[in-house]
Amino acid sequence: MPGLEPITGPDGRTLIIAIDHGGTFGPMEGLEDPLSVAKAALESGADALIVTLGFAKRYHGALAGAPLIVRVDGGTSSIGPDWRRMRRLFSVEQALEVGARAVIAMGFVGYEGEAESLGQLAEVCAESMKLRVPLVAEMLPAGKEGETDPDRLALAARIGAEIGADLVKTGYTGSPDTFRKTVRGCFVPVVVRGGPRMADEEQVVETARGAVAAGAIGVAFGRNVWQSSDMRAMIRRLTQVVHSRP
Ligand SMILES: O=C(CO)COP(=O)(O)O
Repeated sequence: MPGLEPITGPDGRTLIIAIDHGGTFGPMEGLEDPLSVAKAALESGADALIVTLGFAKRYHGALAGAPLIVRVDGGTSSIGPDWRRMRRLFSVEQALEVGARAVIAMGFVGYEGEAESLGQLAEVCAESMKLRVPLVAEMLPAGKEGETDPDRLALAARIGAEIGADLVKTGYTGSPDTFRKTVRGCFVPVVVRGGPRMADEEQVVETARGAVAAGAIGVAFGRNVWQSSDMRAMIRRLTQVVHSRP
């Protein structure tokens, strides 16, 4: 099993900044220029970046040696019938050609297309095992309630581990007490995703603190970082939270 060292700090914890949104949602506010966001994130202490293959193809030279987690699925848009019906776009080998240190794919749980989604994830897992590349599975349970429901998040995270992920990325329940079930029930490390911009920036930091307190090895945040009032300051704060020992 490949270790997570390429995308974590020496303490095994990780602050991942996600900048792959353009592949589905276009040039979102704050991410119009993903290269400058990538540079700012790395300069401010991020441990890894989630990017599209197209971004890595274009910029991995400019970001020489950066810890890139390359997304290998997609193919849907925010104006299509359902952006969640993603399919596999790239092989793990192609991701390696553009500098990937790890790969990421979605696992949608509880949707009509769940068998396709989880089947694709398993195929990515098989390739990543052969090439010894860590696989991050982004496990998202269905429905609005799926974003925070402890049972649904625990279910989705566990399925990600069972399919062979080396790291599971999933939503947060809202408190360490309710999130512990997800971490304990998932036999591989977990990171928490951020979701849409929160009303209060303190809540962003609190989410990271709670995730780590519940046993997550860190967070993978996008919008709540590059749409915050001061991206670099937010990343520095999150770095401290993720890498400080309780
Ligand atoms: O990681 C993500 C997309 O890959 C999600 O990022 P946010 O939900 O934190 O914006």
